[in-house]
Amino acid sequence: MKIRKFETQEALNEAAADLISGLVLRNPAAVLGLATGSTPVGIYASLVRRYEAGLVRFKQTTTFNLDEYVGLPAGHPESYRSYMQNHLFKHVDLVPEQTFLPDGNAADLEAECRRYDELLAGAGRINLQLLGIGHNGHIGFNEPDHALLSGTHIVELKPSTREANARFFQSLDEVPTHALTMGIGSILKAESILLVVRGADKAEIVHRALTGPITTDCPASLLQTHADLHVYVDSEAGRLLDA
Ligand SMILES: O=P(O)(O)OC[C@H]1O[C@](O)(CO)[C@@H](O)[C@@H]1O
Repeated sequence: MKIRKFETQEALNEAAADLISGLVLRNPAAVLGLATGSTPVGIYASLVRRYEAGLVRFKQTTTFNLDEYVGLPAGHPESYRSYMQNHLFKHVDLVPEQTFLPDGNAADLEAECRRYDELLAGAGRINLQLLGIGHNGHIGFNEPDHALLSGTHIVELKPSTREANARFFQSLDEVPTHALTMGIGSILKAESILLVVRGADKAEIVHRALTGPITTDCPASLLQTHADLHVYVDSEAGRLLDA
């Protein structure tokens, strides 16, 4: 595990964008695993600037997102498809045929999970998986539980996760109760993982995830078993970590 601490959000964003664009420059047909939430916003903005400056192209790149809410109407501004469109896809040369998210509106959600796993298998290995972490240690929407699932599945979101994400909606009632998420097995299969963590409120959970016991009570703790884990933290989130 390689931990890097950054003094400014800008420095962190640029370093993370360096890692992603460096991979795409070396391997234009790379498969990227992407995340949503507040954490990656500045990283996507940096990738868009690089694209606009002609420094990187995504024409041959494939992307897979970690998760999607169940039941948000198509085009809802808080769906993760809309988030990805608005923060990255529409600004660069990534078209829908190259960008995959689970469909949270599929009539048969179980079948949709199987379809997503087949797409993932067909694409080969994710070369770089970008991850944030929830306050309870979730990655993707793999919530703490007595057991974790390997493949894509339906999850009931924890009340604390819905409360944390309510800031993006008009009210807590509007936050979906369920989501589809890539499983822990799919995440750990990625060749490299970049975990990004920002803010004092994440200092304890990232410390617990990376230095505490490996347990399904803290899904991110399984990242300790990954052979090529990069952890980028700001100084507040990294307060308890040695880097
Ligand atoms: O980056 P945030 O908004 O703190 O969210 C934490 C994590 O929870 C999720 O929103 C759930 O998928 C992730 O996308 C994110 O990495």
